[in-house]
Amino acid sequence: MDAVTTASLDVSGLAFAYPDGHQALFGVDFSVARGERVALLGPNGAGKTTLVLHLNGILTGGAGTVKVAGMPVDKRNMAEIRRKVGIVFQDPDDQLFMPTVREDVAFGPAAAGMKGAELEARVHKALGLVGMAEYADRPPHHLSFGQRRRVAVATVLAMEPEILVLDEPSSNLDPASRRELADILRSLDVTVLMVTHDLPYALELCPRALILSGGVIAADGPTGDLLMDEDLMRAHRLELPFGFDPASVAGRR
Ligand SMILES: Nc1ncnc2c1ncn2[C@@H]1O[C@H](COP(=O)(O)OP(=O)(O)OP(=O)(O)O)[C@@H](O)[C@H]1O
Repeated sequence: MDAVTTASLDVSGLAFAYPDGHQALFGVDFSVARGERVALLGPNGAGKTTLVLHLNGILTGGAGTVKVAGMPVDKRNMAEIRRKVGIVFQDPDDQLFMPTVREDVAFGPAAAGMKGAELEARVHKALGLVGMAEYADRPPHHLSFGQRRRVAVATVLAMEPEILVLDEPSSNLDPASRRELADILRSLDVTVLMVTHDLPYALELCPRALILSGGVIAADGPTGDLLMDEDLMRAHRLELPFGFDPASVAGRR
């Protein structure tokens, strides 16, 4: 297959039931082109986390396929898949556990065998991308929540992933930190899939959105069009913040 036309992410017929029998995904199909930024929207319990956990093989065993840069997510190539799919979890403290920021960002590449000047350059680059280079020697627990989230993004970027998956990246950020993170995400040359309940943030950052509802993709299209479709929004329990007009943002991204 031509590497230029290979999708970053291709999900086909993905269905999954938890061991207790609860069926969370009922046949999910979508694909994300290299360099796209896509929001994954949907009400509580829609299956968003279940879907994300399939992207790097934390959950497996259901029906259908997930391919990352053309490579199927399965047990044989899990190490490579985990390198290609960088997931930034909602709580940065789930991702930061070393004595210093530098060691946290170095952890993944070092585990993959990188060392010396190459490792140092990789860490410096990742921290630079999120504007945290000067914090390299600080203990993560001395940083603010917003700074820790940026470092968590850097730990993932240090692996130079094919696709960056973010779970609620704007949660608990003050307005300035929220905007700064948006600027960082917009500046990255990477495919982004962003799970969020923050619909203005989705609109600001992602030209395209998917609505996952009841374990199926209920809509896939330009984020502004989806957010302006009142019937669609109501049907999937999605609500815009009071006074927010998506028409005022769509088209001026
Ligand atoms: N470990 C589990 N065992 C059984 N059912 C589960 C498990 N984890 C999630 N579920 C169920 O699967 C469905 C999808 O859950 P999931 O967490 O994927 O939804 P979500 O869209 O991420 O929701 P939220 O927006 O609330 O985070 C829900 O009905 C949930 O109760």
